[in-house]
Amino acid sequence: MTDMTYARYLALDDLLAAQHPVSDEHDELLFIVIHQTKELWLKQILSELHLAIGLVQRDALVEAYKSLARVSRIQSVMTLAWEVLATMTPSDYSTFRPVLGTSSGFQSDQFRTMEFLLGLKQAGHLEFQADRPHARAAMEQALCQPSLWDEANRALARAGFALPPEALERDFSATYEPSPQVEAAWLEVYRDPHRHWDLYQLAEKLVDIDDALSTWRHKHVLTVSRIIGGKPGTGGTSGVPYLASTVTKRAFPELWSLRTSL
Ligand code: HEM
Ligand SMILES: N[C@@H](CC(=O)c1ccccc1NC=O)C(=O)O
Repeated sequence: MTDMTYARYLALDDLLAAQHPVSDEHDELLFIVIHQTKELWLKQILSELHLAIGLVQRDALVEAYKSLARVSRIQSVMTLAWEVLATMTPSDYSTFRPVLGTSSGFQSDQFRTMEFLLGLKQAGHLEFQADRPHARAAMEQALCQPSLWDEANRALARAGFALPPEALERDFSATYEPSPQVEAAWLEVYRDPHRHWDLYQLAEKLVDIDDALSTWRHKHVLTVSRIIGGKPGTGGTSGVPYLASTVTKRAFPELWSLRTSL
């Protein structure tokens, strides 16, 4: 048996051989490293979300907190990464932007899978994975299974709260529609946290994740505006106006709307 070494354990030769700038521009390496790092963090986030969904399903809420707290901390690190990218000026970026063609973060299957697992379902995003069957299969699985929000609502129902049947059994691949009854049930939890402490803590962990995702989206649009101004995106959207429209998306909408009534 060969002795384990640092480089073998971390598969460093594979990892460090996977950066292939297409241009000779100095900043292209940074662009690749930032995106690869983000995909690694997304891989970890997906692993935590799968674990947390299973735990919530089994009413092991306290055990789920650890994974959920880890997700929001990883999101904070991803948000901080914008600081590094913002050192790239518009002229630096425009030297190699043409090599990107029509590729875009819009096509990130792990980002969409994260959205799906949280509860932001949009089947249309599967189409970008036509050439990657394994990625498409994982996305499709996440699209069709109950999301973290679906499972949180089911746990709430098992704890005795009255939830409409359509909030518990639905076509999980369809876009989630916020429900006044779901909001009313979580409002009860928030009005008397000490009686429903575990559900209350779960809800606040979910708000942390929604908050961090929106903060990440905000820094994305700000950085994009700083780097490409009003140019359209390589992925075919309007660019900044499109990204700005995503900042108000919420995976757990009722946890935000109920706050008006507290
Ligand atoms: C120079 C840097 C960047 C620019 C100019 C930029 C620009 C854009 C634009 C314009 C879009 C909209 C889709 C399109 O038309 O292309 C987009 C989407 C996206 N980008 Fe970036 N981006 C940059 C860096 C990043 C980085 C570093 C990440 C991840 C860490 C990222 C992740 C994403 C994701 C996940 C989407 C899809 C967002 C959604 O639809 O909600 N981007 N980007
Ligand atoms: N959408 C970006 C291009 C871009 O950012 C990108 C291209 C390839 C791989 C990752 C990317 N990052 C996020 O959108 C642009 O319009 O310049």
